[in-house]
Amino acid sequence: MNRYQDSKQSHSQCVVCGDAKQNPLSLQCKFFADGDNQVVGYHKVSPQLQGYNSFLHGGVASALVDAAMTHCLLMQGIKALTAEMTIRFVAPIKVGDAIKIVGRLVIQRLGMYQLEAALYVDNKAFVTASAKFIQPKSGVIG
Ligand SMILES: CCCCCCCC(=O)SCCNC(=O)CCNC(=O)[C@H](O)C(C)(C)COP(=O)(O)OP(=O)(O)OC[C@H]1O[C@@H](n2cnc3c(N)ncnc32)[C@H](O)[C@@H]1OP(=O)(O)O
Repeated sequence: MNRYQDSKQSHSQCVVCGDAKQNPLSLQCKFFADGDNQVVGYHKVSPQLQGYNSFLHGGVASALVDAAMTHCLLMQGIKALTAEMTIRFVAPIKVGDAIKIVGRLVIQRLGMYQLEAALYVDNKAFVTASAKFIQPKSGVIG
């Protein structure tokens, strides 16, 4: 078992990427390594994820980019918490859109990590985000 698979226990009931058996409400997103410092995932927007009629809820979009950045760290064996996130909603994502989710590690220094992520529809960035992750001092993450 590699360190990424090993980390799965820490978020087995995750609302974004958890197993359906462990969390029936999970979006069941899967993320894959794309080079050393990047992950990609895919998700088709279902009507259950609406905010305004026919648009993806911004909070769900935020959860998707947050999860991509978290997986980017988990792939490197790093368990850290989102400390700060800035998000830009460039254009509305619609129900039925197929989203490509990309997360990328930009800088790491002394237990602090700067990451970026984006949601793409038809190769255009509809949501972009940057975030700071921090490894907690104590082992709060299971
Ligand atoms: C994929 C499956 C899982 C998906 C999960 C997705 C990720 C998540 O949702 S995580 C959940 C949401 N995030 C949280 O709950 C985090 C809550 N916050 C915390 O636990 C803490 O504030 C934590 C761990 C971020 C920092 O606490 P702690 O380690 O005690 O750090 P602290 O001593 O306060 O500060 C350390 C340094 O970080 C800096 N720092 C602390 N918080 C922040 C912040 N929010 N922004 C910027 N810098 C910060 C401090 O200024 C300090 O810097 P310096 O060393 O230069 O003085």
